[in-house]
Amino acid sequence: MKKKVLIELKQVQKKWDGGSSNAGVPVLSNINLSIYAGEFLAILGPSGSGKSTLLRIIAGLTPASSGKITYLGQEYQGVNPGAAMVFQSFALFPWLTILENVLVGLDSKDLPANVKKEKALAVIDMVGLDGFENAYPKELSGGMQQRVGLGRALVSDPDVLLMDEPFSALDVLTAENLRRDILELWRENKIPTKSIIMVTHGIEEAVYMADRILVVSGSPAGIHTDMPITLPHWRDKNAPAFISLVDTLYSLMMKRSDTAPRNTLTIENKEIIVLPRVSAGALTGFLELLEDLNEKTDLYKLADRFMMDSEDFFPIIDGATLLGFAKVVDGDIELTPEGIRFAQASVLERKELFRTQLVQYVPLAGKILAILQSKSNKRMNIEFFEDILARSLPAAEIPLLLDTLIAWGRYAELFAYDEQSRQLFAES
Ligand SMILES: Nc1ncnc2c1ncn2[C@@H]1O[C@H](COP(=O)(O)OP(=O)(O)OP(=O)(O)O)[C@@H](O)[C@H]1O
Repeated sequence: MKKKVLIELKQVQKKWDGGSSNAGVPVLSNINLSIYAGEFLAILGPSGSGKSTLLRIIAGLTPASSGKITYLGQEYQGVNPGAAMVFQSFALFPWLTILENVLVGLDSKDLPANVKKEKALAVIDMVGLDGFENAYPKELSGGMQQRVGLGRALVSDPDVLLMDEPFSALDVLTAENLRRDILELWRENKIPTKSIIMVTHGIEEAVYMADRILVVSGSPAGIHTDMPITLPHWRDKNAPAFISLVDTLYSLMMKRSDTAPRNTLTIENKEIIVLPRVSAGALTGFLELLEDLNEKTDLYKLADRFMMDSEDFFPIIDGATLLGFAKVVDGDIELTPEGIRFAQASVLERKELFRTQLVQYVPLAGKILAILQSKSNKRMNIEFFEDILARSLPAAEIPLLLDTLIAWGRYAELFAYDEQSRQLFAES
């Protein structure tokens, strides 16, 4: 039987308009996507890749710059009439009661007030908040507040429920509880919602809940992976098939830079590297840990062991692989000979090794050093480097790149930054 298409995106592209620091830079391009009735879709991707933007475009909260988006075959202007959204930050009105907050979800519906109230009370009951109708958001825990957010979205009986990292502001147990409850409402048809789309950082969360996973990555971002998840519910997180899927997704996300030049940018026809935001200290600790484990290690288990989500984890792995201290093969990470030497070295030897790798693998570090050393006082205003970088990096990226580069350069004793004079200076 042919699946019913609820929402369709064709050749969707997004560039931010003037005013923002990344104006004109394409965030999303060439997005072609059909969302079918009956599916729970999860969208994964690195931080800043455009997952939330994609969700907001589907919701009609952010306009696409070009391309076509339809709901049940009809293009829509403004808010998608068939969708409702749950936000990471709950986004409740503090001055309204729980009942009034949920009623906001019916603002655009032309229904008598008593019908609206009946619907809102039924939804409040369904999301487990019976008895809290007259409370205010600040009187509720985070988990309960997110239930209000869910109620406000569900009260309009949307065909498509959109959730933007709905659990990430909650503690582990509360999040797990809410995940199960939402899955139960969905699996057991307790809500008329025909499809759910969830943006998440959690690979395990996506595999636990979704029927289909998209990985969004690249610059501009596109859909890099579109993977069905056919494991029957309820899923056992310890089952080999579950672990293997999580593992595969970890590998795919680690390989994302092979297909998308996420770590490099071109300035005056030369490639420069965009550095992951990770400190030398975190890298050192990570390399020591890998050395301790003394074998190839499954990335998924490593993240699990430290109860880190991919968001915290990938920059460290990116840093370690970028500097040639570790390599990732088929979802396993292992130290390179340089990584082993680094982990076993003394503090001073480590600095030297770090210096060698930094100059070899981050040419920009070598160039900065050469420029500084060419000056008799070995100093240069930071604006000089900011101006060069501004030729191809969005303004918002420049301080992030320089922050990491300076922190790494300082650790390697190559160069440092004097905040007072706003100058970079060579250490030797
Ligand atoms: N309103 C806006 N104006 C200008 N730039 C924006 C706006 N919203 C987001 N961006 C930028 O667009 C890019 C994608 O952001 P988005 O929030 O969609 O990514 P994400 O994958 O959801 O990130 P995260 O996982 O960190 O939430 C980022 O560079 C972000 O800074």
